[in-house]
Amino acid sequence: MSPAARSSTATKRLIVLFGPSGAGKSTLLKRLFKEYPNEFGFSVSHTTRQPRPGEVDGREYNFVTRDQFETAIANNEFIEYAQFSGNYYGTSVKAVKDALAKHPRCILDIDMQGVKSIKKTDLDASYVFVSPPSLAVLEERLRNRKTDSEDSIRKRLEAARAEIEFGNQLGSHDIKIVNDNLDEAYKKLSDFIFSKP
Ligand SMILES: Nc1ncnc2c1ncn2[C@@H]1O[C@H](COP(=O)(O)OP(=O)(O)OP(=O)(O)O)[C@@H](O)[C@H]1O
Repeated sequence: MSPAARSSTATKRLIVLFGPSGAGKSTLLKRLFKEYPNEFGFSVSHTTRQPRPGEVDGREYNFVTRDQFETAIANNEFIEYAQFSGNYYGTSVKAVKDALAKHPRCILDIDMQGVKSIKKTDLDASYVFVSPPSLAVLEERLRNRKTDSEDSIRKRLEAARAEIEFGNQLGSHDIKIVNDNLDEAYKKLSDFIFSKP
């Protein structure tokens, strides 16, 4: 990308990281948030699960009823949503806008369906495709991570093909970062994010 194109996209404050499971998105973000603890806002997700002791509505989650959640789905208010253990969880467009209003920058870590739905909203974002060096390396990293069952790894690898194909399309991203060497990938990410004040 030319320096001019790079700086024009980097002025946008919403940064969207996507890429297959195991590409290294969480690893890169963890490092970024550690180095810049006050720079980034987080959108507060909606959930239908009950608050746990100490959780505050609007802080950990926006706690809503099933009816409220399903109405919001019908009104296209979510960038992405899913059900886990019988409860809905989702990221709303409004939650992202609220986070952006309070912080200089906001980062989302989502999948390609989420990317497609953000592109249909009026949110102005910079898209970062985090790619593994190869499918073989991705598989090795998922196995070494030791967080998933064999079945879950197989599903993640199946989904990875479509994520990678989507990410490699020119229009899908502003920058593609191949996460081979972690230090180099991290430098590319932080340079991209901070190339404009
Ligand atoms: N450059 C790298 N070199 C070697 N290992 C890496 C590199 N980047 C990440 N890893 C390791 O690969 C594994 C997958 O990384 P990570 O969990 O950050 O992926 P992810 O994209 O966030 O996945 P998910 O979408 O499932 O949350 C982790 O065990 C991490 O430590």
